[in-house]
Amino acid sequence: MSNPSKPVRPAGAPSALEVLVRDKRFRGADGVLVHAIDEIAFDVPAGSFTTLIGPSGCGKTTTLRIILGLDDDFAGHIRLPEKEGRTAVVFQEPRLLPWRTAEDNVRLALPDAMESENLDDLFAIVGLSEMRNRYPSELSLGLARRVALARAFAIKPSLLLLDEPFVSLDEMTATRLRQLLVTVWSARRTTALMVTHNLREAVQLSDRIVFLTERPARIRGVEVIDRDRSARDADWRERTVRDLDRRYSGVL
Ligand SMILES: Nc1ncnc2c1ncn2[C@@H]1O[C@H](COP(=O)(O)OP(=O)(O)OP(=O)(O)O)[C@@H](O)[C@H]1O
Repeated sequence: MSNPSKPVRPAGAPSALEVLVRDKRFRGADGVLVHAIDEIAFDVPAGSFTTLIGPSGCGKTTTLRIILGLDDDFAGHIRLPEKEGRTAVVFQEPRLLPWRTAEDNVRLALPDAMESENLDDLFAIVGLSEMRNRYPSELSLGLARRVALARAFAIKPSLLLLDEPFVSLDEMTATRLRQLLVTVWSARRTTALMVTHNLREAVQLSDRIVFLTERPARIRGVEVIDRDRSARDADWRERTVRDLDRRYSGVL
């Protein structure tokens, strides 16, 4: 008999990403133990955009690596949104193959079943329709990052992880790319978790922000932002950033 208090979810439908890391330590090359994560537990609701924000070295990238299954030497448990779903990652650097065109870099990521996928819409959304045949050396860093975003969304991931995807860009390019990310994510909605140092970026993009402490990481607080993204104008963003900075001192 089903439990009436539990929502019924069709088999295979996406659920939240659930992250529980009770403890994570590294043994450095010099033998010294680094206690990276004390205890962090948070959910990323299905189809939402969550941001992980915290001081340098507090374990954000380590958390992404654990979610990706690249590091299984930890105490805790990860539950992915879909058991058989695909996970896409956008790294700090675009990581494009220099001898492949922009389109070929994207196509290389496609699973066999999607080999002949029509990518016209995707290239149009990311503003690369005219640059599909360019090589990475012919692209600015901002354009290369667009290719990296297109590559991530092309595989129709059930989980999208982004590790500071807009660092080292001038502010104007970063602003354009954040807007682009909202556009492409809205068109191809998926469960997303982004790591950033940038509170303004978090406020612009997220449905919720998870604040971490200094290493060893613990949860400082979780803030839900339920304002429609289209209503997050510059004034509202500045007020929200100031309010969060007051409550989470040192986060700016
Ligand atoms: N392979 C490793 N061996 C030893 N220590 C490591 C290893 N990987 C990470 N660490 C340490 O674990 C801690 C967390 O690192 P992590 O890269 O996750 O931090 P971060 O929050 O992503 O930092 P940043 O914001 O600067 O990118 C740091 O002190 C780091 O030096």
